[in-house]
Amino acid sequence: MLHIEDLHAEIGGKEILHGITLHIEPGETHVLMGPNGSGKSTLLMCIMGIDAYTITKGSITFNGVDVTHLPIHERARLGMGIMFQRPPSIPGLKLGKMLNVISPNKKPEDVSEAVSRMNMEEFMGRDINLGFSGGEIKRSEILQMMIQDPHFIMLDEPESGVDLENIHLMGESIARLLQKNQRFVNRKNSGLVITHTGYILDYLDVDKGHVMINGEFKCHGNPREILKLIKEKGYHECLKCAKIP
Ligand SMILES: Nc1ncnc2c1ncn2[C@@H]1O[C@H](COP(=O)(O)OP(=O)(O)OP(=O)(O)O)[C@@H](O)[C@H]1O
Repeated sequence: MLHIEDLHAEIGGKEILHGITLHIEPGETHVLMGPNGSGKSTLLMCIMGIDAYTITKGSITFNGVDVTHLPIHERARLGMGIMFQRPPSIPGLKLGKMLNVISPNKKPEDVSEAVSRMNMEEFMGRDINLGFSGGEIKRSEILQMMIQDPHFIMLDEPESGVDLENIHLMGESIARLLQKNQRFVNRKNSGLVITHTGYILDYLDVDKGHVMINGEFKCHGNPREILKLIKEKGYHECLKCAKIP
């Protein structure tokens, strides 16, 4: 589904990603871990095609289409979706209107069902993210993704700032987006999830983990084993491990 080859990317004239190669097949969910500032969000931004980032080398292929230099709206149309770590407020644009812009042909009952599932009824008439709490922003982001219904789902720290009750709601909703209720062979959707805590892994049947340090992958493997190693011994252990296949 997603094939990234030797990706180099920079922002503000500084190279952040130094040759990332990553393959995610249909139905798979991968987890991205790494210390602060290592380039995890940058990778997601580059996959989604956010303007500020310049890809200087390498390629991104999505479902057979070379998207390396496509604009963000074309990638969204092809089925990519992202939940940002810190999405901006959009004064003047109501959340309810945004849902309509994302998917004008969605059945009203399906929209209502998603809004109700995320407990966002009273936010429909509010400007996007303006005055929303951290957890409300995350719920709003997931709701927008439910309406977009992308095939490739990128989540940047979905559990950060979310209380324990809402982590359950977020986890179950993300699992639905990733079609975790279906057998692997029947799943069409794939995902790439950034997490520091690993709480979200309790809800997702994830397939592979990757550790990024200073813009390079230093370790690939079982996400739970990697997380346990990081919790016990820190990221420097990943440098020693360096299990590059
Ligand atoms: N405009 C910019 N100019 C220069 N450096 C930048 C710019 N934007 C981001 N960076 C740097 O890029 C690096 C990677 O940032 P990124 O947000 O991808 O890290 P991250 O791994 O997602 O971190 P975190 O876990 O803290 O969210 C950081 O050192 C950051 O300061």
